Amino acid sequence: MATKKPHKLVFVTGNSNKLKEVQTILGSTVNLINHKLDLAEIQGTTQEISVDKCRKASITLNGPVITEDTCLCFNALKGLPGPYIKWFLDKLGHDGLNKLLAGFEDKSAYALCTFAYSSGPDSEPILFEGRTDGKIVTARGPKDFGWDPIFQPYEPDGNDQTYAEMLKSTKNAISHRYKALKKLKEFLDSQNI
Ligand SMILES: O=c1nc[nH]c2c1ncn2[C@H]1C[C@H](O)[C@@H](COP(=O)(O)OP(=O)(O)OP(=O)(O)O)O1
Ligand SMILES: [Mg+2]
Repeated sequence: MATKKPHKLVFVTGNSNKLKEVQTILGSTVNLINHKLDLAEIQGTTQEISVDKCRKASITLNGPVITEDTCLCFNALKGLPGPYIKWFLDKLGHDGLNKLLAGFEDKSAYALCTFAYSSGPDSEPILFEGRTDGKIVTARGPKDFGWDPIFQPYEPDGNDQTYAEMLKSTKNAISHRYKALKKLKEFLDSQNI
């Protein structure tokens, strides 16, 4: 039997850390091609933002694409900053994000990753979500990727490390991104894409 050709997938993102993780998680089963586009992101629910971002990418490149949107949601703040975490992180930093929760006992939070796949400019993007629960802590570990130093996931069982302190392989086995990507991969395989 002929071996299956690796999927060719265009991943539109301007974030090189995301790209690295996606490449590592997918491994050699997928031939990932990156396009860096600075797509304007609308306001709305995570789902609305994800669909809109993917549609814009697909129209711009006139072909099939995947995009990804990441939220960091504080339960005490009813899910905010959520999809707006990028701007909150830029302005407030790790310390400021911790201070947002100073008045609350509940420090729990979740990381939510939404991949969107569109087969072309005229088709409706399909979403794949992954969620990892944890809590917001004072920054610990390397500061090379976003809010990783202040998010301590509840997984693996009994974990006491932030995403930043973990081995990359540990993060990539339990992360919001891994869980969403697993669903996307299953879909692509089932469709022979
Ligand atoms: O695993 C992660 N660990 C820590 N931080 C993370 C992670 N994943 C995204 N992030 C940061 C990047 C950005 O500050 C915000 C999401 O915003 P988001 O719009 O999805 O990402 P982006 O604008 O950097 O790249 P893109 O071109 O794909 O939209 O959270
Ligand atoms: Mg973005």
